[in-house]
Amino acid sequence: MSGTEQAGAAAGTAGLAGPGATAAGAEVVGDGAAAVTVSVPAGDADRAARSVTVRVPAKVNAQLAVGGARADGFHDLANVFLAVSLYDEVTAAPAEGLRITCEGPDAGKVPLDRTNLAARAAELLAARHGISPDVHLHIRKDIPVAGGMAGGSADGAGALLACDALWGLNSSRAELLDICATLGSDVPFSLVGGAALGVGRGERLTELPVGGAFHWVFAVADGGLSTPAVYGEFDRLHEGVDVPEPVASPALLDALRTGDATALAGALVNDLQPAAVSLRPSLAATLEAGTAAGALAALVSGSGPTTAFLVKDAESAETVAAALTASGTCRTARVAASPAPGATVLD
Ligand SMILES: C[C@](O)(CO)[C@H](O)COP(=O)(O)OP(=O)(O)OC[C@H]1O[C@@H](n2ccc(N)nc2=O)[C@H](O)[C@@H]1O
Ligand SMILES: Nc1ncnc2c1ncn2[C@@H]1O[C@H](COP(=O)(O)OP(=O)(O)OP(=O)(O)O)[C@@H](O)[C@H]1O
Repeated sequence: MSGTEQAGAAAGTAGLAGPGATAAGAEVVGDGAAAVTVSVPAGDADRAARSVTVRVPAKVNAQLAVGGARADGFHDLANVFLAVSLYDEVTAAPAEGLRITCEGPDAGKVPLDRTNLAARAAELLAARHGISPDVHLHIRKDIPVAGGMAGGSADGAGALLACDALWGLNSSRAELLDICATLGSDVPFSLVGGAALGVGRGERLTELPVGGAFHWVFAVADGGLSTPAVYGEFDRLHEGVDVPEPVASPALLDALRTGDATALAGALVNDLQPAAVSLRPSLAATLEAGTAAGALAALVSGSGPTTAFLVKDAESAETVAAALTASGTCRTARVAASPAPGATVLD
């Protein structure tokens, strides 16, 4: 992680610039569960010295079954999430007003105003409790931005958990999950981690058993893809088609439960893949390069443009990652394993 450090909002000031977004419409409160750690320097219990750091994983969608467009613009899903071992860290520290900073290779692509999901999380939580969102949120970003790996969602869940601990709110897990769902469809899973089936727009989760570790390579593309644009392209490609109701694949759930990578490879499916490839045709070459290098399966990660390759073990992951990097069909390749824990407070 490099050290591109950006000051939030107006340079040198504490407040956030950006549109509206007081948490007036916030609905819930929540409790932590996952993991938070409050560090108090020795001999100094002063509030200004405390901070809380939360680590949050990226995700890959082992199955993304997409139904037709709903009246509210969303799509019903059968979304089998797997958390993978690429992480952002969000540190919450006392401040006057709300301030966001970010470091990491992709920091320049992260908005530092109220549209940042971490800022929105702090505002929603504070509004719920009738307090001011006074906090400095610092994001150490390692999850590719706009890559279909839920990096912004991870920061939203991480900020929520960190602020809850920093402000001593002790929200229930159900309350936190409710705020997560308000923030975005992927955010509840960022809090929970592991493996889960998401239905509705993906926010209603049932945790899933996983019988072993799965190894992945992620090929990170140049530039991002807009999630609404990919869903819009899905709609365009299905114009006049009666899209079936999305259902979770029993074969895929079985493969997860038994930890069988070969069976999982045969069951991976992403209904958004044709839309992502339609918007970014160069992804076809990346998928081919990973398959040629020995991956068990290749698919677009969520809305893309990151592509995901399931491999048989950690050694194979290194081989496939090197081949993908050498192929010139991606910006970089990252190795990771699943399942990974959800949002966790660090000591
Ligand atoms: C592609 C996935 O990452 C797969 O997990 C998610 O479905 C996207 O989840 P997300 O980024 O949290 O998306 P949200 O912030 O809730 O919604 C952004 C936009 O994506 C589209 N969207 C999202 C989720 C969903 N079930 N149907 C949709 O059509 C809508 O246009 C929505 O306005
Ligand atoms: N904390 C954040 N980190 C990254 N992007 C953020 C953040 N908050 C808001 N955004 C905005 O969200 C957009 C999508 O970023 P993100 O990295 O979450 O995409 P994604 O991984 O494709 O999401 P998903 O997989 O949930 O669809 C960015 O282009 C950026 O404008």
